[in-house]
Amino acid sequence: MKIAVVGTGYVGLVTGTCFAETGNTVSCIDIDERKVNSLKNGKITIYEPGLEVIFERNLKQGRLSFTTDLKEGIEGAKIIFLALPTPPGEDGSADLKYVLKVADDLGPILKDYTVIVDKSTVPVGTAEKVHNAIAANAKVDFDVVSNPEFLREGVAVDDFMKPDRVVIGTKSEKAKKLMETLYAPLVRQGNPIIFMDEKSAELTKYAANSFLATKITFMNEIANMCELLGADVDAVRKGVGTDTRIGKRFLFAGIGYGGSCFPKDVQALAKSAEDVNYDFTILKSVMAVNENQKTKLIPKIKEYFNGDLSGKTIALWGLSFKPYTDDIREAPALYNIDMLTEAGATVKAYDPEAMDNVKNLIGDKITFCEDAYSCADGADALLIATEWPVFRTPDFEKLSVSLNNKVIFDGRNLYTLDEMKDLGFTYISIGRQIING
Ligand SMILES: NC(=O)c1ccc[n+]([C@@H]2O[C@H](COP(=O)([O-])OP(=O)(O)OC[C@H]3O[C@@H](n4cnc5c(N)ncnc54)[C@H](O)[C@@H]3O)[C@@H](O)[C@H]2O)c1
Ligand SMILES: O=c1ccn([C@@H]2O[C@H](COP(=O)(O)OP(=O)(O)O[C@H]3O[C@H](CO)[C@@H](O)[C@H](O)[C@H]3O)[C@@H](O)[C@H]2O)c(=O)[nH]1
Repeated sequence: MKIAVVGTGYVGLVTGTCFAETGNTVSCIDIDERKVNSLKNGKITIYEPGLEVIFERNLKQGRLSFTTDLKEGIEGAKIIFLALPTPPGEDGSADLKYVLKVADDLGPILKDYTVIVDKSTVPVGTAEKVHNAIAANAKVDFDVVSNPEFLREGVAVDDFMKPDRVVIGTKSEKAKKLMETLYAPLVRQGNPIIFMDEKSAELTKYAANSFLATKITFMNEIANMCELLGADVDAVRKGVGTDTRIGKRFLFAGIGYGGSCFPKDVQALAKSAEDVNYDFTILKSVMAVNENQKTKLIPKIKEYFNGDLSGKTIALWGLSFKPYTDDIREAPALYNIDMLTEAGATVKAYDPEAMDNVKNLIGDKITFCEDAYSCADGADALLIATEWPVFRTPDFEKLSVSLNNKVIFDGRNLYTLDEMKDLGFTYISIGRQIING
């Protein structure tokens, strides 16, 4: 089947590449000429494990193509995916200008019956708005379907190719059949396609992200209680996570959730609630707790240095919002950089993938290092913001020699308290006892 994907950012590129891999002909359209040229020339524009190899294969075999021309791109496509940005507007609601602009543009150029799919995360009622925008100028029959995307960055290919479930919101039998055919290779292993109406599908996406953000935040609050009561959040996590009603995943306490989705989607759902005069109290707390959690270690760093960070150098391990991605959108590391530099500290940082993105954003506000040890070299303390595997089992002897003080502030609880005690480090982590070296 020929399909088109409008928007070749994170979701668009993964969607297009994976559907090409299952044998479809996929045309990807983006207004960013630089991105399109790079992709046309075989140079992938995001770092995502496992994506490059299938991108190259499908590009070479002619199943994947890129263009900036919407009309050319959608020619012959039976299904058109909209994988466009929905950033927060000034009031926190999802800004639909990108989605509705493309909907406006599509109306006059549709030639045959087409299914238009909202893959972007969009508020309840958007499918109807997209429908109306297209209908204003369309001369052919079409359906608008909501098909939210649940992929996680860093494991996006697996999440896409082996989805826990596919949610499809439509009341049209014709659209349902086409979507079923397209997704058949991905749901063969028994993971279901769940059909529902458009509004419920749109809300499912916000409910899933907000629930996960709440789950993490709840554990961050438990961690804060652990610190006050002398308990250990990792033990508590194991204790509660083994209850299958709760589950083991997304219970890791740390310096807050970040990324391009949780912060903006929780905010957008809270705004949707406000719009219908519903007081969604939990979400407001989740946002407030996460805001504090991101820089939770800063007062502790200040306290260690008797309240004065001027002239101090802090080594920062990890810049991306989570491991296996170069994405720095809403990364807790960035908030820590701001607070440390405002307090007069110098920051040296190392990240396996995200340094270029941070350099482009903040220039020479901090120093970028070649590796984890040169980053620690001559620093007065180490702060860990992202749990990249390379930080999990460092050479502690080397680290002791590199750092001016044997002190680690760990925002991701990478090390056991026993090993830190044995090694003689001062170790301050999240929701656990402080080890004084
Ligand atoms: N990133 C994720 O992990 C993820 C996962 C699930 C859902 N989502 C949702 O998917 C949507 C897209 O997210 P993303 O991270 O891929 O965004 P992105 O910003 O990485 O990519 C969006 C792309 O759309 C392009 N674009 C903008 N206007 C256009 C137009 N008129 N025509 C063609 N292209 C246009 C931009 O140039 C950009 O390349 C958002 O709603 C997001 O919430 C994201
Ligand atoms: O136990 C945990 C799990 C995650 N996080 C943090 O939560 C954030 C988000 O992590 P994750 O969900 O793995 O990354 P995303 O790629 O942002 O994926 C989320 O957002 C996507 C965009 O909507 C959805 O498609 C995915 O299903 C949803 O998991 C990151 O900052 C993590 O560090 C924790 O602090 N503790």
